[in-house]
This record gives sequence, structure tokens and C-alpha cells, in this order.
Amino acid sequence: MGSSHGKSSTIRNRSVEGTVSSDVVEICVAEEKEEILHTRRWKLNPRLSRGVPKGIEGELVVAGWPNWLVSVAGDTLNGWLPRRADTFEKLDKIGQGTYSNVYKGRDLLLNKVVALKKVRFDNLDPESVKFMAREIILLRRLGDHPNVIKLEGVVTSKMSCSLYLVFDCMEYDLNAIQEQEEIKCYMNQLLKGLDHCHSRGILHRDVKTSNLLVNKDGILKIADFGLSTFFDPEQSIPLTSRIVTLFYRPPELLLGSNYYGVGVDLWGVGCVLGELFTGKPIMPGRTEVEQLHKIFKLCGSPSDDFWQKIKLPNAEMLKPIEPYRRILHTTFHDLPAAAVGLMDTLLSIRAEYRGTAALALQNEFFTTEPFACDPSSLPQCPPSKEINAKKTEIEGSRVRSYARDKSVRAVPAPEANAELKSNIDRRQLIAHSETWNRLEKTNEYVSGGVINEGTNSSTFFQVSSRKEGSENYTQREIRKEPIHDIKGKKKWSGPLPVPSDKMHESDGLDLVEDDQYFGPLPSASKPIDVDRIIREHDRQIQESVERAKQQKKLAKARY
Ligand SMILES: Nc1ncnc2c1ncn2[C@@H]1O[C@H](COP(=O)(O)OP(=O)(O)OP(=O)(O)O)[C@@H](O)[C@H]1O
Repeated sequence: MGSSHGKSSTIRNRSVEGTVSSDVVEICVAEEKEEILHTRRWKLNPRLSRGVPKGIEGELVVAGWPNWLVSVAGDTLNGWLPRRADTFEKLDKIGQGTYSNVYKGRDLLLNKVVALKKVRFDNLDPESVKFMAREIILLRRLGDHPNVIKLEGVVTSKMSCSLYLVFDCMEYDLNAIQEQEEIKCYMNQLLKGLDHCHSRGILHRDVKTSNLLVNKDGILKIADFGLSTFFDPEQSIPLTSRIVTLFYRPPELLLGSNYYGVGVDLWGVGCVLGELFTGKPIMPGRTEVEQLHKIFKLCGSPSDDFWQKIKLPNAEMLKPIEPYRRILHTTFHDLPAAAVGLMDTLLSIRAEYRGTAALALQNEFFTTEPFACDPSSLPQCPPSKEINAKKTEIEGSRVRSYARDKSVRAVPAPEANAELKSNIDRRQLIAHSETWNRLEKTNEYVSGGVINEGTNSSTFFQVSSRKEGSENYTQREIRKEPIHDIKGKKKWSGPLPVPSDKMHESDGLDLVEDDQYFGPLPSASKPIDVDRIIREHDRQIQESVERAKQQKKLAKARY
């Protein structure tokens, strides 16, 4: 586990409910600024980047790239031409993320089916543009690897002010799988993809089953690099600890470490491995504190020696009163021994014991029978992603069998929603801090084209409770579903206010309207009050947690 360096140790005042005080976030913001600087350092390193010689910027703009994108991702665009919107035909909607809608499309030039990820930008929010540009930079750096989603191109369009990322179109999400040979096959591909990312100096930082996509040939590709970052293998540059979807977040991040490496992704791989065997997330915490508690209950709590040596910001407050024994092997006694062996390594509390993706590929799990099957022999399980997208409205693809259980009753979970809100705000915050950083450092306002979809966060969490089963590792399950059905009608917004829930399903024509002209951007007229956003954010979470507590009390009193 990384140690705390310098200013991180000044982080304090973290409340037990998992809310974060503004000074904590201030430091996180500062660290994210460092991270962005780090990214710049990588960009400027001639070994890692071609850089944009003077004059090339002009050429890029002449080539049709919008100014705003050239200014933040110029070197990455070098050698690329923007694709015209009318060279694609938009077909069905096949997915929806917090920040994007994903459509199946046809590349009319190559006569090939592709996925078009339409990225939403908040109104007058150029920092979101920069955030997105970072995703493009990372994806281009990753290049072409069979197990990493390939960015085939970028499409820009004037009228709708949208940006589309073009990817290979994948047919399936990674569902629960029964056969060991199949799980080995997918895990093998996942680790190869991850090894490629790490060897290119990139941490994914959001490894989870829903970000692992599979095509009809059984090829798994790691997708969604929206939270990814460049990293320093020596772990000398601080990174934010507020990333990775909660269920898959490693203990060092929950304890507030800002110096971490490949271990954060390997922890996620361990969670995915368990989930593929059991069919549900193995540690579904609802808050950061509960997540850490679940981790300690399953993986054991660290020794006193560890707590004494560790200098992580939240360590003191989060140390369990009673130590927990590691019960991974007993909990998963039904699973093949080699699988639990690999989980045991990947789910090490100490990040350095998790090893690397390359080492995991040599694990006994892969070298003993039954061996991984060939991707081409994997069963082609219907439904396709289009059907899946529709099905998601009702039951959510990864928990289908679970949802069929009559005893499952969906109840809104304020804490879970608070967590989601927190995640959404976090990305927003990172984006804000990024701009703020630039404004402070260069005294320059971002200019360029604002892409405004008028939409914002648009997913919700639903917590399903069921009768406790024999497994002691999961009593509750949280499903993530789109708020909108496939026709774009709002289903249920959950208790949290969604800032803007307009959906632009009718913007399907924007891909065939005209070329890539972007007018000048309105400049940011007013600095963003990051503190205010953070205070408001913390207050909302606190309120949600309080409400949840009240509800629990009331429910107890009733029975
Ligand atoms: N290349 C692809 N082929 C098929 N479907 C895809 C592809 N890329 C994304 N999707 C679908 O769209 C969904 C959203 O995509 P993605 O996760 O990249 O968006 P996001 O806005 O970054 O989401 P998140 O909320 O996970 O951060 C995915 O869960 C997946 O189902």
C-alpha cells in the first residue's frame, strides 16, 4: 500500500459516514492538479509523445479539428483527420453511461458496424471538454491491442455541438459465467489488456464487469477510459484517491492514499474474478466506510504494525475496533482452489502483494487444467446488446437471474444514490479543478467550442434486498440501470434530483447534417467556486445519510 507523502497527511476531519470535508477535497483537488501536471509531463516527454511543433497546431485546425480540441489534445490529433458526420449512419442506441449515450452505427466509408459514443458536455463547461480530451489522449496512446477498445476516430458536428468517439462495436457485456474454461478465457484476456495499459504507463482506474465488453468472436476488450490516467511506476506523483467504482475500490484508496500504482487495477480484477464465479458483486458496499468494512470482513484487517507504520490520511478513523480474520478461502470454498488462490493474491490488502498483470497471467489458475478455452469456442449467448439495452429497463443484464427471484423487492437507497451522486460530482469536480488549475497557472481562460447536450447525470442506483442466502459475502445487491428507457422516456429518477434530464434521442440526425465547423467558444467569464460546489456536495450526502438513518430507525420501530 502506498504511503502518504507530504501534504496528504494533512487530510483530516473525515466523518464516519464517509462524507468528506471541504479541506479533504481541497487537497484532492490539489492532487488532481498534480496529476494533470503529470499528464502534461508525459505529453512533453519526447519518448512518450511526438509533441506539437509550432505551426502544426495551425495545420490541425486547417485539417478541420476544432480549436478547442487542438489546444488541449493537439499532439494526439497529429496525423489524424476528423471524420465527417455524414460518413456515418446512426442506428440503435446500445448503451448509456453517466456521461454518454452509445449508439450502434455504420461507417459508410468502410461499410463496417461501429459504436458511436456521444459525449455529453454541460452547458458552458469547457473543462468537461478537456476531461474528454484526456480520454482521447489516453485511448490514442493505447493504440491497437486486441483486448483494449480501440478508438477508431473522432467525429465532430457543428449543429448539435456534439463529439462522437468511434469504437469497435461490441456485442455483449460480461455476464456471469458458469464454466471455468470460459472464465479463464475472459480473465486471460482481461489481464493481457491490462498488462498492455500498464506497460503504456496508463492506469484504468475503473475496472469492473460493466466496463469489459465482448464481441461475437468472444474477444474481450477493456472499455471506458474516462477515469484513466498516466502514472509513474515509482509512485512519486500524487494522484487522486477518489476514483474507481465503489464495489471495486481497493482499501488503499478508501484509506485516502494518493500514491498508488497497478495494484488498484489488480484489486478490481480480483473483484471481477469473484463476480464471474458467483454472479454478483462480491463486496457491494453502499458507502466508502461500508466498503472498507466489507473488505476487512472478507480479506482480514491489517495488523497493528501496519496501522502504526501507515501514514494514510484516513487510517486512524477507519481502523476497526476489533481485528478481522481473513476468510476468503472459507467464504469461497465452493470455488475451484486455483481460482481462490488467484483471488487471494489479487485481493491482498497490501497493494504490493498483488503483483502485476503479467505475473497474474502466470498464476496456477491459468497453468492448470481445465485450461482457458479459445475465444472462438465461447458460446454466443443471446441477447445482443440492442436487446440487452431494452432488457436493462426491466432487470439489468448482469443480475438477470437474481432479479427473477420473487423475493427481491427493489427499494430506493438514499445512501446508494448519495454515493452515485458523489461519483458524478467527483468527475465534475475533477473537471472543474482542471480548468481552475489552468486559469490559475496560465492566467488564461479556456476558449474553443462548447459542446452542449443539455443533459447531465442520468443513471440511478437501485438497491434490491433479498433473503439472506448461505453466502455471507453478499446480502444486498446494487444494480445500475439507465434512467431512461430505450425511447428516451424517463422511468424513475430516484430520490436525488437530476440536474437536467432532457434526452436528445431526436438528435439522431446530427450525424448527417454537415461538416466539422466549430465556432469560437464563449470564454469562462467567472471563476468556478470549487469550495461552494464541494460544500453543497457534502451537505447533500450528509442529508441523504441522515435520511437513510431516520428511515432505518422508523422501520425498526415499526416492527
Ligand atoms: N464499443 C462499444 N460497443 C458496444 N457497446 C458499448 C461500447 N462502448 C460502450 N458501450 C455501452 O455503453 C455503455 C456506456 O459506455 P461507457 O461506459 O464508455 O460510458 P460512460 O459515460 O463513460 O459510462 P460510465 O457511467 O460507466 O462512466 C457501456 O456500459 C456499454 O454497455
